[in-house]
Amino acid sequence: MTRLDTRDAGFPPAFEALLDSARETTARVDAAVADIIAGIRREGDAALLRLTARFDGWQPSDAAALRVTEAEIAAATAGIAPDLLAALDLAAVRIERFHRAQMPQDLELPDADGLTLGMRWTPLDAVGLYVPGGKAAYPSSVLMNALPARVAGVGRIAMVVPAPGGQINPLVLAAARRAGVTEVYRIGGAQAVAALAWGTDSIAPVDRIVGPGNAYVAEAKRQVFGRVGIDSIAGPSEVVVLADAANDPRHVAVDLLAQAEHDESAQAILLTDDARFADAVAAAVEAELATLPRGAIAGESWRRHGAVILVRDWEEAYALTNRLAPEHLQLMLPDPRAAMAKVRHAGACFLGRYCPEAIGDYVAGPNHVLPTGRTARFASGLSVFDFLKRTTWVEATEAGLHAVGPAAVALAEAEGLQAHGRSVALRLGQG
Ligand SMILES: NC(=O)c1ccc[n+]([C@@H]2O[C@H](COP(=O)([O-])OP(=O)(O)OC[C@H]3O[C@@H](n4cnc5c(N)ncnc54)[C@H](O)[C@@H]3O)[C@@H](O)[C@H]2O)c1
Ligand SMILES: N[C@H](CO)Cc1c[nH]c[nH+]1
Ligand SMILES: [Zn+2]
Repeated sequence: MTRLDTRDAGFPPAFEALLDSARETTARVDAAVADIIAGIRREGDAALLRLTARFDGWQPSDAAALRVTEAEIAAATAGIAPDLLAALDLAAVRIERFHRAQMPQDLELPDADGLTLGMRWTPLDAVGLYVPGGKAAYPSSVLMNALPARVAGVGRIAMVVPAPGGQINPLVLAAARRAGVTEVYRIGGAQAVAALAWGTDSIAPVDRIVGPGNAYVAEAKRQVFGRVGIDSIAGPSEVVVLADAANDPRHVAVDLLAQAEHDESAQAILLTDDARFADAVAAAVEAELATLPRGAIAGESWRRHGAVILVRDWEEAYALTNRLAPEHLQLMLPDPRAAMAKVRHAGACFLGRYCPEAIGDYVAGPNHVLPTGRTARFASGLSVFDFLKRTTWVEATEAGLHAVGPAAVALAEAEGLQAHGRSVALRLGQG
């Protein structure tokens, strides 16, 4: 863990180093991913079977075995404890409600010149959801990916999830069913992204691919972009916590570790104005690490990428937070709304002492697929907007064309585009 104090002369370069530290890079996998994508384009299902055997450790009998059947999904769901299914349902209801409230209205704007202008939102026809499954299973990510697509009105929702050793977590399948996923394939990595983008004999191509994943998945999304749309590329998790000494150090410690336990490349940072509180949190992190089943992963993340920054005042903390542009921001301060007003760059904010980020991962309602790696400066979390597109429209009456047409003719002539000008002028009775 890096310990910094903004009063120290060495703080500015040390903070710059923290900003620049590459926690996970896709550069080292780009050639391998290009090979995998080329293999899928060339050989389709045959490459998918071969790569699944190589990277996920099981040999599908044929391409049909890649698709999870309705009966398998029903059997998996039937085996889940009712209270776990109830928890899944509570999460789904809340996520669905929040995303429904995001749905935008069409626009229709008649103007004084006699034109009517509009904008219409329509859902995508087919989307692919990548649900990670290499090192851990994420039923919550199934809900977060699929429910916005369903709310947006997408017709075909194809989900891919790797099945290490041929196994898929039953709760992942139950979540897919609850969220209205229409097809599930037990494939993962770059080969799954390529199959969704280019299609194979057994998997029809989609229009857009969304969802988080490891470096191979991120690089594959980057390489298929253009052929299909993609959401922003979500990398290793991160959290920044702003906390004063009135907090329980243990609460802050586990909030930091909740991100750190995702993977060794995750990043957790505390900003506080109290040196003794900083010490207490650092000690609590060590104590908690010793008790966590994923302590080795979380400890590696904390040692390599974690930081505790002592600030002179909260204004300084807000400015540093804007530079960090974190995926998650916890504001454990007396007036968290006032603090939030000072922070412009964060994927999602969690306000108050009773709002740990883990609530947002599972049950709050807003999406947990969020911009990482400082991309919250220009990107936003997954939402219904990722599954909708806009079409603008214009309706003109004869009087409307007479009002605005001459200006169009003048501009067309200035650009030397005679057919453009004539298509307007003829309707104005000129020429
Ligand atoms: N931002 C979010 O909302 C969110 C949610 C859940 C998980 N995550 C992140 O997603 C990531 C999931 O990673 P994961 O690895 O557990 O699962 P994953 O599904 O992303 O990756 C597993 C796949 O990687 C491929 N792969 C592994 N080694 C390979 C190699 N040497 N060559 C080619 N392909 C290889 C395999 O095809 C395998 O199926 C983690 O970083 C996690 O923190 C993010
Ligand atoms: N914190 C992760 C996204 O940044 C999402 C997640 C899923 N399950 C638990 N957490
Ligand atoms: Zn999480």
